[in-house]
Amino acid sequence: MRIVTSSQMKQIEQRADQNGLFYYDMMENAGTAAANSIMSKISPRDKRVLVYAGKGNNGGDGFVVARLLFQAGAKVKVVLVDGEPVTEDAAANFDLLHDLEIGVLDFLNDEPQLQVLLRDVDIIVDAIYGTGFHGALRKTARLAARSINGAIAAVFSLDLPSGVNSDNGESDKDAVQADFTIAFDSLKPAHLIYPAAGRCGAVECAEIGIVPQWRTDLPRTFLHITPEMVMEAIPERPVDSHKGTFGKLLNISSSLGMTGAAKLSVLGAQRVGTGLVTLAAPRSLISLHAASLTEAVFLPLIENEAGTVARTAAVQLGPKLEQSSACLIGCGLSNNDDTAAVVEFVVKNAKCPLLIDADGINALGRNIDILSEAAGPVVLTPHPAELARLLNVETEDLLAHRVKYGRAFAQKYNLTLVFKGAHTLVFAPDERVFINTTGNNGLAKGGSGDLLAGMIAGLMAQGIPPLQSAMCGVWLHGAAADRCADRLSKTAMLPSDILTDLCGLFREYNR
Ligand SMILES: NC(=O)C1=CN([C@@H]2O[C@H](COP(=O)(O)OP(=O)(O)OC[C@H]3O[C@@H](n4cnc5c(N)ncnc54)[C@H](OP(=O)(O)O)[C@@H]3O)[C@@H](O)[C@H]2O)[C@@H](O)CC1
Ligand SMILES: [K+]
Repeated sequence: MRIVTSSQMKQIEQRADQNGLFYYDMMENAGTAAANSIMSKISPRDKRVLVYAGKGNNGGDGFVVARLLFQAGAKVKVVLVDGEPVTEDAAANFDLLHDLEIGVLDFLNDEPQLQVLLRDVDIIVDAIYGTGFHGALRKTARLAARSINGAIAAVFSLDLPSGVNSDNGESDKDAVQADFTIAFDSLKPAHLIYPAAGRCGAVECAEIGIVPQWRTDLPRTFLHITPEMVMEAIPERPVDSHKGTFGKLLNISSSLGMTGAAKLSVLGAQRVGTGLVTLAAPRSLISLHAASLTEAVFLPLIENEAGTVARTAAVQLGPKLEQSSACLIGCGLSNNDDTAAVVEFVVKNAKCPLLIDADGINALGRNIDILSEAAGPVVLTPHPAELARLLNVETEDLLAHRVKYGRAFAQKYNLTLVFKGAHTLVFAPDERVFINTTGNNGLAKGGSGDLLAGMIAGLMAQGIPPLQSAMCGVWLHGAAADRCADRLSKTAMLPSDILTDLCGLFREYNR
């Protein structure tokens, strides 16, 4: 799915206008597409409709919808939230309403009348703000959005729910909560990035007459991860291959009490096709791991009294790092002075791609600047609480501003950041953000992250570049989890169950 920013959308519309698809026509097309979408869901005849309109072009789209629903037999009233329209095309469409029996109310001045109408409304069209919204809702629009959210009606937002930021997915706490959002021409980042994505309801993308040439050369900064992108990055296995063809992963994980995390990360790596996985774990835990991880090999590490890796284990890891095509550190590793020293050693010495997860990330919290001394490319896979600790911000603040924090962090440390959560975001070291929409809340269980870390690391071990590995890993993990939920339910499914569905996915794509 194509994603463009608000400034790119403006550029596209400008090109369209210069090529004879005038702004006025695009507004007519947008309003028509929205009206058709509404009418495909609810028969308009005699339905009571309120169109909340702002003063910009989003409001203009709303006036077109008002006219078309009225002509289709609905009882329509328009509610002006910020006064009369200020743009030429919106004003022209507002004028067209005067000849029709469409009442126009002012949100503040006609409040008593509006209260009565709100008691009995079938459809609300939210045309207050679209891509032009910035900052926070101001007083009147906030009250208007609250009145929409308090009504019992089907809410259709035009282009975007009013109160969300088109480009970074941030949302005012009172932003309109839509049941359906009709996006015009292209998706905007807000349609896929939380919290804004959570305000959209079901999203449809409507054509407004744009020709593909008007947008093909625009840089793609936000990308939706698709199965095609994933399968293109994962090569078919050559006929004359052997285990060496598919890489060697060194997985430094496990500690007393957290052996399951290490096990899942090993299985994740194996199930994405890694040639050989070595689990480097505290030596007293090796026989336990060996009993169930039949296909792995083991590096028994010197351990401390707590049953975690000792700092002296670095001497054992150095030579092994040289022989590995990728390294994973952190799953169930524990977080103490010894493990932190081992993490620091690995960061500074792994020339191969390195994935740092879980306790590896917690260790970085002690001295994040070691990331600047990384010997090779780094991928980080924090969940929100881990990232919040690392950045020293509140989790709530982090989740409200995912793009701002994620992008700055990936750029500052020149790494790939997998910001996990609903619609996981993969931040490239450059500006790009990859958005994943597979997965479900059945993944909200201990072990999911370990499995994902293993999968991404396993792809890296096979020579797939770190950014692509991260992108493929999150998509595969979510897509397999979606199948697993169908099979076993979101409530009962376990991370280890997902491995079976991963097999089905690869089979389907002939990998
Ligand atoms: N371009 C085209 O040809 C086409 C565009 N189309 C449609 O137009 C939409 C974009 O239209 P747009 O650029 O006019 O912006 P829009 O979302 O209506 O809002 C701008 C107004 O809101 C105001 N405002 C902003 N933030 C605010 C705040 N916090 N609190 C209060 N006010 C605030 C802002 O005022 P100001 O910034 O001056 O304060 C300005 O007056 C797009 O999403 C699509 O629906 C389609 O018809 C297809 C053709
Ligand atoms: K809107």
